[in-house]
Amino acid sequence: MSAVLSLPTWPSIDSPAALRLGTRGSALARTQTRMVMEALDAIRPGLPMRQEVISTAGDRMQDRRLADLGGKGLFAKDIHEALLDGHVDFAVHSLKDLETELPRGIAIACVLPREDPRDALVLAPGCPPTERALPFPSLPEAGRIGTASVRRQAQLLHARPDLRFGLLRGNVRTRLERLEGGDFVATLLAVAGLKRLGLTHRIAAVLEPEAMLPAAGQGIVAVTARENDHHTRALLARIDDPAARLAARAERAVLHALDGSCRTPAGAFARPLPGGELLLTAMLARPDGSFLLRRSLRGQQADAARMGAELGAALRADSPEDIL
Ligand SMILES: NCc1[nH]cc(CCC(=O)O)c1CC(=O)O
Repeated sequence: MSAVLSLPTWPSIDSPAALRLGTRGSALARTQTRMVMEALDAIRPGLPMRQEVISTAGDRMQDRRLADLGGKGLFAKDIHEALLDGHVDFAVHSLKDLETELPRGIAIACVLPREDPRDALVLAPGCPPTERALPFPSLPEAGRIGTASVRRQAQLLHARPDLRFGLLRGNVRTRLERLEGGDFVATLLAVAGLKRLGLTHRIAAVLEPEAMLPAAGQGIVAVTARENDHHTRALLARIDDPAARLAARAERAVLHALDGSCRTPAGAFARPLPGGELLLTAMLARPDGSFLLRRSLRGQQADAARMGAELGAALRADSPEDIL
């Protein structure tokens, strides 16, 4: 009989035993959080979890260029604090929005399998459709592109110096709505976000990394936890995707070596190859596109971090001083 009494009771949804997940409130963040919950539920069916929506400084200030405000930290800072305070047990991020140097005590506990890492061209209604293979040449002469990303701006301008740019930021849906307003002929958005939100019908062309190198970590969802919370980290390790982690390690090492800010147009993209190899490509540019340096490095997957550091250092060394 005593064995019956010692059986664990199912914690209710409000039970303190429920794992608390921190997330931003945007539709994309919540979808990505649901993906993490589903992955955990698949390995631990019935595991009690509760979402805690955290409002971040980045979400509260939608009107100014992200780069002018202090960059990536803006979205993550409040979430890191909620973790360190013990308010949540782990938190879900888009890896590309996560600074390369995390605060002391915070670790990336796992990453989900990578979604399509490429950028997509989204046209304003009424803008003539592009040739699928040649999205840049077919953008209208001197057309105004809406973006907040200096990486996308620099690469477009490098190919098409006639284009003009205006600030278009906010959540994915907000940006698509503002595109209807007639201020812009097109914008660029990550395919991953559009897919997760069920908005792929808005894609006019998917841009190959040869034409538009993605941001480091683009398409990868990352989960952070307290570094010393071994229990939570062991659980999350079970849903870690090794291929995405490898790409994340190499791409983030490039960014770290560049030590650039959000104002620095830089990209990095790692492709695992058969036979344990990795092809890493990185790009550093001037925001106006007048300078753009692209390099690739092929090596062993086991050297991912070292390759990233080396490639970042090479780009730095071979770029004019005003770039960084
Ligand atoms: N900076 C916003 C952001 N952060 C992550 C994504 C897309 C999803 C991803 O890359 O995993 C987006 C939107 C976009 O750039 O189009």
